[in-house]
Amino acid sequence: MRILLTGSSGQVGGALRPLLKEGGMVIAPSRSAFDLSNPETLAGALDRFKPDLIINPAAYTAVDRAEDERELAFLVNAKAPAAIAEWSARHRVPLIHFSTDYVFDGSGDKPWREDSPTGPLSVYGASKLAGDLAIEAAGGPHLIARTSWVYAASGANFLRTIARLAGERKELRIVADQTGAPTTANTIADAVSRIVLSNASDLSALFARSGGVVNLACAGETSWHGFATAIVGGLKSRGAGLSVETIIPIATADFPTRARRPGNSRLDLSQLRERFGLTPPTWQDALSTELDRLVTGQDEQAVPAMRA
Ligand SMILES: NC(=O)C1=CN([C@@H]2O[C@H](COP(=O)(O)OP(=O)(O)OC[C@H]3O[C@@H](n4cnc5c(N)ncnc54)[C@H](OP(=O)(O)O)[C@@H]3O)[C@@H](O)[C@H]2O)C=CC1
Ligand SMILES: Cc1cn([C@H]2C[C@H](O)[C@@H](COP(=O)(O)OP(=O)(O)O[C@H]3O[C@@H](C)C(=O)[C@@H](O)[C@H]3O)O2)c(=O)[nH]c1=O
Ligand SMILES: [Mg+2]
Repeated sequence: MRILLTGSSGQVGGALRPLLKEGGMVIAPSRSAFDLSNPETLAGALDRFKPDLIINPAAYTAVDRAEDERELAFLVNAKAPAAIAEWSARHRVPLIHFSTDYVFDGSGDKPWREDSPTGPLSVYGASKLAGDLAIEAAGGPHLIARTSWVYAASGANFLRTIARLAGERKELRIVADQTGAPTTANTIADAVSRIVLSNASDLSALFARSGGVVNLACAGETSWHGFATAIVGGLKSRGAGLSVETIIPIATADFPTRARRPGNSRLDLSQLRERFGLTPPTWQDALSTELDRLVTGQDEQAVPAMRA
């Protein structure tokens, strides 16, 4: 099988790349060879790559910057996925794509289901939702894994920001009224590679039956404050010398940002179990695995405990 993987320099793409090798030849073009900001070039590139499966974790993920770069965010997150999905539908080549909790308006306190009403608060969220809808409209065989609060031992993410700030400051102020599930890129890659490798002979049939959107995140919930507290505790218990003494819970209103973020980012994971038989690790277990990798600077993939 020829697997086209975008975004391999990113968190999810980087975690997926080594796991997919078992499934065949992984084609992982650089941004210049497959540029999502030029959607009209993608069909030609796909004709040349001739993939049997497309996995598209590449995205414009700078949430605040997107407020000022609306056009670019929509090119990368909506127009490019639309072009890829049209090619995928035309050639009946299955497509795996990724979505976000930021498609929701964050109201209430119930976990969002795959078919819950969307209502993005930010340009990033709106651009991702437009991508999801374009893929559905193209009508090809697809799976959209909707995840939340992604991080890894490397890359640009909240774990690395907090690790850095905790080394520089005595006090951190972190929002405590946004609730969701921090999810490691490895957890996502583990689940996606299990789905791909155990159904490699007919992913199109699987996606015709069980495709569409599926929520895929770590189990449990916390706030960004809870997550930061667990990161700092985990680093200290692993012997890291940190300056931080207090982590103060604050309200969203006391941490002004360019983009609005959802208060309720909980995702209901029951469909992941029912349709794919997968039970993700708790966010605490996945964090512990990832902190071990961060502290040891280990390059090898530590696969979290996804129970199939
Ligand atoms: N990060 C998060 O917290 C969350 C992410 N998601 C979704 O999960 C998916 C994976 O995200 P994640 O791995 O964290 O993303 P990252 O920000 O870690 O990586 C993004 C990747 O996309 C690539 N990319 C960006 N712009 C282009 C472009 N114009 N052409 C080609 N490639 C491009 C980047 O390449 P380069 O290195 O060249 O910049 C990079 O490889 C995305 O769909 C995202 O929306 C969902 C929920 C939470
Ligand atoms: C650094 C920092 C952040 N915060 C807050 C701001 C924000 O509400 C929250 C998280 O900040 P970040 O900028 O890391 O989060 P953000 O970039 O919004 O993360 C999002 O990225 C996109 C791509 C997604 O799809 C989402 O699921 C989500 O992971 O923490 C503090 O309260 N104090 C701080 O010192
Ligand atoms: Mg961010």
